[in-house]
Amino acid sequence: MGGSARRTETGARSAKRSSPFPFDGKGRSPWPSSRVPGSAQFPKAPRSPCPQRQEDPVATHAAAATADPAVRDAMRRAVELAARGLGSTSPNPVVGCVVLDAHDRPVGEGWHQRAGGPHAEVHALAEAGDDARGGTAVVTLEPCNHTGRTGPCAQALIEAGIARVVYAVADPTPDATGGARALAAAGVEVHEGLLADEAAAGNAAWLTAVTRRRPFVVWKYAATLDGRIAAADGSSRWITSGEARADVHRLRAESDAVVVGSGTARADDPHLAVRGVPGAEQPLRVVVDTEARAVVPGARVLDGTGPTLVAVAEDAEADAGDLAGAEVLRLPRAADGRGGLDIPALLTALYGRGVRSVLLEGGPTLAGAFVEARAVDRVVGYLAPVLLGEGPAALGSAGISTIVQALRLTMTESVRIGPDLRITAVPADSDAPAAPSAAPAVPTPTVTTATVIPTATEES
Ligand SMILES: NC(=O)C1=CN([C@@H]2O[C@H](COP(=O)(O)OP(=O)(O)OC[C@H]3O[C@@H](n4cnc5c(N)ncnc54)[C@H](OP(=O)(O)O)[C@@H]3O)[C@@H](O)[C@H]2O)C=CC1
Ligand SMILES: Nc1c(N[C@@H]2O[C@H](COP(=O)(O)O)[C@@H](O)[C@H]2O)[nH]c(=O)[nH]c1=O
Repeated sequence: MGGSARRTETGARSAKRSSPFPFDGKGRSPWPSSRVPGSAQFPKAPRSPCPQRQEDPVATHAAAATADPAVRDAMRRAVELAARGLGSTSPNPVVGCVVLDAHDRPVGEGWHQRAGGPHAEVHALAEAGDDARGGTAVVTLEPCNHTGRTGPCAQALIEAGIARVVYAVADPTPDATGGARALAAAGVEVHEGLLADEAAAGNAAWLTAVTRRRPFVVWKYAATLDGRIAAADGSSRWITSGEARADVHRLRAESDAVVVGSGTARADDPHLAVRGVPGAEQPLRVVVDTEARAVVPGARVLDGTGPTLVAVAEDAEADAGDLAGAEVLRLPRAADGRGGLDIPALLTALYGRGVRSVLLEGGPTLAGAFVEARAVDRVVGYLAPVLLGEGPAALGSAGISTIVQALRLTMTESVRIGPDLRITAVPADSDAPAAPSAAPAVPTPTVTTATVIPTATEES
């Protein structure tokens, strides 16, 4: 989050490691360049021969820098580095930086590892030392111009003697923006937009969150081939394979919070923590339990493995003793008459706590409410070659009663995970940047047989 988000917001969690690659494997970003703040279609007074535009010293097209293969390679590397921070930097963005010396040789690299810690540029400059003088800093996000928990990166770059800064995506946060202009005012050559789609895809959750003032929501479910997420008796352990479930733990590790409803809490007594991902920081475990009756003493979410929050109605009789080990969040009831808590209020409250990405793990009733509230940014469905014939469908009532109201999605990926299939899709009318795919470029040790199956989109 540039400077403000990068530096001033509170409630951040500390480091988590994530997959080494942030994209959907196709180098595409559903945040098209036209929607990347500061991209060619969102110009900030691009440099041109037009006299009235020449007051802006920042080149928005990055043409000269793009032509330099060393700079391009450095940006690719910076995007990879940024992804290492996924899940550990909120409420800040993920940022990667590579410093090239005056001869375009890489001499330093770094990434933002945790909120409150040094920014990517600072890590990279420290590694580069004096070799940074006269060199180029290649950064995935506009260097910040703001003093928060750390100093402004623009100033650090100037003091290090950097001659050129190439960044991919402009910082959309009001407090942090202005780094590019500060650099240019100090005589540094500045270019914006190199590999902007890739960098925006890697930062999709944060960019969406700061734009919408609510966390980016990924709804994940595990279903049979006939679309059921539990048997008729409510049992659901397990539908998908160990490989697919291990993949879910990586999704959890990349998320700031994991959310379930009271029905799931009652049926499954879920743990909701990250298991089997070395170095992962635990996400906030959230149970949406209107009447404060589903989370009972001894519940696995109260085991202290990670923080837990139980969202209850403002007038619920929550027993602090029963919920020892969890924080209780009081929220208004939903006003639409369907019962439960107000979903936008829940998301706003989570955002206020620094949560920028939510993994919604069900069940179908709560997922339906999120879909109805238009609060699902990405769907990750794990389909197992299993049939049940009876049992609840993956999605409950979402306020859709006729086919013309169907929520159409665009599939961005399908991947074989062990014996199962993982399908990722985003709302077709979404203007959000694509979240980075759950697919690692290099399969993690826990995903033993991931095979990318080309979608129709890929073939076309
Ligand atoms: N295979 C899979 O991927 C998964 C399967 N499951 C299975 O699903 C089943 C449970 O499903 P379900 O009962 O739907 O569970 P949910 O987790 O969706 O919980 C539903 C409950 O959440 C509470 N809630 C709070 N706010 C809202 C709101 N705004 N809108 C809707 N509900 C709200 C309501 O109860 P109240 O208001 O009283 O709090 C509601 O009854 C189990 O069998 C479980 O095993 C669950 C998750 C994933
Ligand atoms: N049954 C089912 C899933 N169920 C989900 O996993 C939760 C249990 O998490 P934990 O207690 O941490 O292991 C459960 O409450 C529900 O949200 N997930 C899957 O990937 N595959 C499956 O077959």
